[in-house]
Amino acid sequence: MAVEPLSQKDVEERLQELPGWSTDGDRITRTYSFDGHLAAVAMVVHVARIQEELNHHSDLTLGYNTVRLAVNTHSAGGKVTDLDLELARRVEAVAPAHGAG
Ligand SMILES: C[C@H](O)[C@H](O)[C@H]1CNC2=NC(N)=NC(=O)C2=N1
Repeated sequence: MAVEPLSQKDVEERLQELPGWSTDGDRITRTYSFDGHLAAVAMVVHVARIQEELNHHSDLTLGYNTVRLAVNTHSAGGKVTDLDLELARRVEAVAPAHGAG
């Protein structure tokens, strides 16, 4: 998979297929909400596993009942690449099973 930085236009096009995700400077980000704290913690653990599998890691922020991911690709100068979009897709795929909203 390419690790070249994507243009802003390319990022926006790819985000069309990832509702809830948006750009925040040179990162893509989404905040998920949960019924309670333990559900949010379980999501963090699941995301951490995915990140280890992909060897690609977001800034992952746990709140009382929220989990926020913000990610870019350090090795591409801190820009958004397809690796970031792949992480977002993988996280989206498991979010419903955690009751994420
Ligand atoms: C050595 C290791 O492969 C690198 O540091 C990986 C780990 N996780 C990473 N995560 C992110 N977001 N960007 C990277 O460039 C990156 N590189």
